[in-house]
Amino acid sequence: MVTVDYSLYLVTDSSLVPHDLTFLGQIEKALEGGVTLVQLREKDLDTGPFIELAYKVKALTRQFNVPLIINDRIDVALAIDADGVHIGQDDMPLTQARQLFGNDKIIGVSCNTIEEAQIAVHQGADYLGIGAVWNTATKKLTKKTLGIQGVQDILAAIPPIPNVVIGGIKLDNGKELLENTTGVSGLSIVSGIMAAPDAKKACKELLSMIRNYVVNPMTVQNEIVEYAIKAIEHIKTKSPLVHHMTNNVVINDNANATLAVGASPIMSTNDEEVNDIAKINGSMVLNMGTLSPKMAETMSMAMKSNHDLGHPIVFDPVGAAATEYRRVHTKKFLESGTVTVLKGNTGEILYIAERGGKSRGVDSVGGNGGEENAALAVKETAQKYNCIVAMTGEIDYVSDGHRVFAIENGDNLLACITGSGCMVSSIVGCFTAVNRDNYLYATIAAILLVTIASEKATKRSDVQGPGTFRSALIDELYNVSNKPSILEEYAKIREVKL
Ligand SMILES: Cc1ncc(COP(=O)(O)OP(=O)(O)O)c(N)n1
Ligand SMILES: Cc1ncsc1CCOP(=O)(O)O
Repeated sequence: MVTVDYSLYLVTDSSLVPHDLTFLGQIEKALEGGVTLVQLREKDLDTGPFIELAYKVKALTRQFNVPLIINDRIDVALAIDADGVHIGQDDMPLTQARQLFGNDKIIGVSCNTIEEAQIAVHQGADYLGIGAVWNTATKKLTKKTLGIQGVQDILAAIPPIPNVVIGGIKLDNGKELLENTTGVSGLSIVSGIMAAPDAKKACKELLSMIRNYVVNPMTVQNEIVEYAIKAIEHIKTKSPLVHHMTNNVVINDNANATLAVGASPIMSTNDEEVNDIAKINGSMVLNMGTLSPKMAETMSMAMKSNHDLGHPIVFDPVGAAATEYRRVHTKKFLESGTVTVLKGNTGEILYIAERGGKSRGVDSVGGNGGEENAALAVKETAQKYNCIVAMTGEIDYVSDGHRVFAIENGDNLLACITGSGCMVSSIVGCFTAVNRDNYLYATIAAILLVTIASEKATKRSDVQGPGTFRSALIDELYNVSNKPSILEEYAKIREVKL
């Protein structure tokens, strides 16, 4: 699904357009003024004319690269391949709409109460339309208006989710709303734009006010992608040594992945050369997958010598919860205070965060307990151990203890080969070795590279299943590293607001 900027969401109403202007002209002006999302809301059109109009609006929104949402009518949305549909409480149930529309499309749901919002979140809405906040002549309201406090009460009762507020919003009260709430993603406006004599000017004014309170998610994504592209170039030009002490299941793949991105692996577990390697090292990757007492001792030595020399240390607590031995060592390594990046799967990080992680052997079992639980797990653990924490899973979460990012890239085949998580740790090692100014972004960049390489690998005609995927993944790490601008096209990163 595309990353959506909900900041200024135009909901159309052809009946409100001033008589000297046209409906499509008004939408075009609004797009020129910067609306970030458009909903075609036609209450009285028959299906045929609705579809015809929708195609015309879609042609306009495409020119501005703005997603188009269809109000109420999933059939119309499907017919014109719109980006999403908006449904109210009396429309088709969300679960059915999702079945028809699929996971890649945007589904928004109107909510007027905490309970409606909680149900919509639970059922997987992509965004909420919260309202009406104030009275409006545009729609005959059948439910109470929320006021600013009502909006805040709903937002406080649900996990972070994209949302827009609607109903009677103009420039001044919109500002008051954004000043007095936290967690609003954008404002949804009908008459304030559709009836404006100069829709472009109206939108410009609205957007410049909104930008003081709401960050465009694309800005954040672009900033990180830009960092990632430069970070990849640094790896290739500096070719850092990345010392791995990893498990004997993945050692060859990790070494090849490290080479594929332009770094240089050394896979030694010999305690007699740890200190010498540290002197020429770029970063240290410690992976607990097949830990033995001897290796644990050598890892502790390596942590100390690399830490003393200021090298980043990436720790992968494989199977952290699985046995007493692993639990004790996970704690010991983390409490050494030397870890720069803790990278684990969902079960491992949730266990460390005491937020319900489960492992079967070294595999993560069960979900992440929802986005809020996942985001808090990485954030709190990062604060506790003063490091970056990355939790890989269906969605990857990364935090430095202040900000939390979600990365929604990656192909399902990653879960079908052994060591894909370990490979992420290796690549985090490569990135942090030569991108020491921002370990948070360097970690996100590494995850982005592996997950996007996985998406590209799956699409190849020579990939028939996990075996061919495994070697294609290494090919694509190499290919994407050689053409990092590909990240701009594929990256799906967003900041999670808690
Ligand atoms: C963004 C957004 N929020 C709320 C609504 C209202 O939807 P609904 O409750 O289905 O009412 P109608 O728009 O169908 O009259 C919306 N359309 N968009
Ligand atoms: C569609 C809708 N749903 C709740 S209020 C509303 C209309 C908002 O229109 P306006 O922005 O003109 O007040």
